[in-house]
Formats: sequence, C-alpha cells, structure tokens
Amino acid sequence: MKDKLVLENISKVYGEGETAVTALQEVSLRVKQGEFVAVMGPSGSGKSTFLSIAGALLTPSGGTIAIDGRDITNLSSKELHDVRIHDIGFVFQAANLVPYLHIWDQLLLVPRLAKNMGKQEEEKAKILLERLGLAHRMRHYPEHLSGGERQRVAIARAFMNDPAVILADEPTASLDSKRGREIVEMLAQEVKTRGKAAVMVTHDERVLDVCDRIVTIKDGVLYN
Ligand SMILES: Nc1ncnc2c1ncn2[C@@H]1O[C@H](COP(=O)(O)OP(=O)(O)OP(=O)(O)O)[C@@H](O)[C@H]1O
Repeated sequence: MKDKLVLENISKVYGEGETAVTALQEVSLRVKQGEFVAVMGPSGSGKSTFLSIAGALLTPSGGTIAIDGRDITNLSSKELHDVRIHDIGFVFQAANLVPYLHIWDQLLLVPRLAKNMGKQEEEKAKILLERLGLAHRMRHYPEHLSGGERQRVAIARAFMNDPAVILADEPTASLDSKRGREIVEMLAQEVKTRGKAAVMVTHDERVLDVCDRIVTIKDGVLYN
C-alpha cells in the first residue's frame, strides 16, 4: 500500500536561546493508505506538536513532511491553507462544531470553503450521515445532540473533503468508554473503507485494539 503521510526527521524547537524548548527530536513516521496509527505518550511529551506539524498547522524547525507523495515542507502559508482544506481531515477533542449551523450545513461548509460545491457533495454528505447513524439528525443544531453524536458529526465533516489524511486529537476525551469506543470503531471503519491514512493521539487505552499500530512519544522522541 502507498504511503499517504510521511514525516521524516522532524524536529521542533519553540523559542530561542536559554528559554528554547525542544518539543520534537528527529521524529519519523510513515502511515500507509488504510492504516490507523495511535500516538500515545505522557503530558508534555510532544504529541500535540507532532499532530499540528502533520496537519500543516505548524511548521517544523527541521525535517520533511509529505502528503500523498507531495512534499509540503516549504510551502507558503496560502499553499498550506489549501493543503489543510483539501488534503487533511481533522477531528478534535471537543467536536468544535459551528453552533449556529445545523448538521447538514455543517458538513456542506467544507466543500463551500474549498469552493467545490455541487450535487455530488450533497450526495457525499447524505451517505456519510447515513453511515454514521445521523441521517435523522440532519436538521438538528449541535446543542441538541449528545456528545457521541457531535463527535460523529465531526468525523463525517473530516471525511467531507475526501482528504488523504485524517488526524484526530483525543476524539474520545469527552465521552464515556462505550461511546468512546463506538466513535473510534466508526473512525477506523471509515479509514479502512475509504483508504485514508489516520493518526490519532489518545490517552484512552481501551480503544488501542481498534488501531493497526501504536507509537509512543516520550520527551520529544518517537518510539515505534
Ligand atoms: N507554543 C509553545 N511555546 C513554547 N513551548 C511550547 C509550546 N507548545 C508546546 N510547548 C512545549 O513543548 C513540549 C511539548 O508540548 P505538546 O503540547 O506537544 O505536548 P503533549 O504531549 O501534546 O501534551 P498534552 O498531552 O499535555 O497535551 C512541552 O514541553 C510544552 O511545554
């Protein structure tokens, strides 16, 4: 299978001089199409920094990143913005839904932002909502959904732009263990069916068996 996400020798130093903090040291990771990798590690070990760099939200101090075979390391901020809109789907700890949009518009916001709106996109949204058991919630606003339902909307939204890479930052943090597991299972299933590469930062040991591979970050060093 093809490598969809490749990070090579990534380092990140925050600040300068005496106050400089090395958050990542020569971290490398390859994620293949259809592969779901969990990243674990203690607080402050560099997990968020790693995910932000993989998601083109933060530029590394050294090393290279490629998504779907394209090197994105030295792109301009406008180009990185486009990479985030077209090539990456994010699922955050809290679902981060837009409070004043119902679920249907929430999903269609993605193609609208990417200026890629059409009948096909509506069809895609419909299929995702059905697959994630949300079809009957289409016209509901986030405040009227349960925590698990909100996370499922966040998952559907992450897949809307058909990205090469899915990045999830503790997606089960606000859920009880049963709901948390359901969410990760759904995420894994979509990753497999659609041939995405996924990386999930988690503290939740109960969902690790759903992942294909577990890596650990300690003091900025990644252990495979
Ligand atoms: N913007 C920043 N400026 C300076 N130092 C930072 C910044 N962001 C993170 N750090 C430092 O970099 C290191 C790694 O932080 P990071 O947030 O990546 O860890 P983490 O593993 O995600 O932690 P947690 O599990 O608590 O979220 C920590 O020492 C942190 O204090």
